[in-house]
Amino acid sequence: MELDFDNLCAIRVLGRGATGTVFLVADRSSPSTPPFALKVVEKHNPSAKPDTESRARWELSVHSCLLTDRHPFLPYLIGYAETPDLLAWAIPFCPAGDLNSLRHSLSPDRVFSTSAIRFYLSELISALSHLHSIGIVYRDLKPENVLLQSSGHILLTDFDLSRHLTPRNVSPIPSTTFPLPYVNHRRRRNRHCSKITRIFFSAQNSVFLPTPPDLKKAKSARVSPVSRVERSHSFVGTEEYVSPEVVRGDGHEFSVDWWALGILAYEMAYGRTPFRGRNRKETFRNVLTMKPEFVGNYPSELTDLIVRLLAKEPEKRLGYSGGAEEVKAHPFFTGLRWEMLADVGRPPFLATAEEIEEGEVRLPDVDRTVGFDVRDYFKKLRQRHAVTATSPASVSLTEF
Ligand SMILES: Nc1ncnc2c1ncn2[C@@H]1O[C@H](COP(=O)(O)OP(=O)(O)OP(=O)(O)O)[C@@H](O)[C@H]1O
Repeated sequence: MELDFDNLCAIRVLGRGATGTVFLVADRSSPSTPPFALKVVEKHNPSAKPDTESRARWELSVHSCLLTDRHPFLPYLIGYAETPDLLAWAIPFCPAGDLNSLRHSLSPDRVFSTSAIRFYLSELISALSHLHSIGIVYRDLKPENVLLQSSGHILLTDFDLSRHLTPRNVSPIPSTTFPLPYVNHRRRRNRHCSKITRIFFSAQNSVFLPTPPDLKKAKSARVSPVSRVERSHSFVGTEEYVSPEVVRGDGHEFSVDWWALGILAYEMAYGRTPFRGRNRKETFRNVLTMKPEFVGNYPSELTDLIVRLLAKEPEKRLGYSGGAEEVKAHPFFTGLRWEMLADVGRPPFLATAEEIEEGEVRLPDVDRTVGFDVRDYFKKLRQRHAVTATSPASVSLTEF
């Protein structure tokens, strides 16, 4: 649906990234519609990278692609708008922040419980599986890009670094994929199931079931990786999350997302990423050579999952040959009913009442308070640039 800037009333800036500025916006032409997040990219911004507009158009095209086959943990495109200077598109507002801010709010050590890690990883695997199945490698997985809906479920956003690759058929998963030599499977699984039961079972919907032996066998996978001849060679991603093949400048494919998932799992469990050095060079050396260090409950199904996702050679990495189905079949997820993830009524963390209220604010409440025109925002920003010749960061947002 095409949006008309004349009808759009911005409530506040939600965030700024390398590509664009995201606003919380209400549509005057549709007063009953809750406010949404509008990502706006300046097409001719001299201080932005030259490929900003093409990256923005790519991101918009990914959103359009996701419209045909909606996924609960990926954004759906509410609408878009374009002027000679701006390109903008709207996706649902996520009022509860992102996984990074959530982790920082956890005390005392900023780490998630195993059950919460399982919950977020499973939703991410489901989202990545969908992207891979339509030939999109995400390439920018990090907690900041995992937003939280008011329901407590995730929404994976920010596709400007993603890329299209041709999906290929993947190998069936052998039943012996996951020997866990040091773990007492039976005892651990029982404990894990009872923990999960407390967190995720609700009267109407259960995502985890005690697993009958015949269901434990992994199903063969029909989604994911790409032929090795068609790989991306560009260097993308966030330093601490980039995979060894990206650091080496080798081509990369869907398995970079499984590497990043391993980093994210580690960060959620230990409160830091595994390979961070004092500077970029050291971080990259660690990415190439260092083994992840584990403390506390080790080895466990979670540490085994992390080790397998962080295999330095992509060909040996979990998910490389069997795609998302191979990752889903890891014992850390035993008993999880993937098809019911979106039905979980009580995710580990829910939005606060204030956050939910903001997501439900309606016009004319907005007009009476601080609504502003997005086009004016950028016009003022440009005028300020012309006068001060300083960076956008020096312009006070409180003026809008
Ligand atoms: N749907 C949303 N709901 C709430 N906040 C959002 C939403 N989408 C984006 N944001 C906020 O806006 C910020 C910038 O958005 P986004 O990451 O899409 O921009 P970007 O320019 O692509 O950033 P990057 O530099 O990571 O590429 C996010 O960090 C987040 O805080």
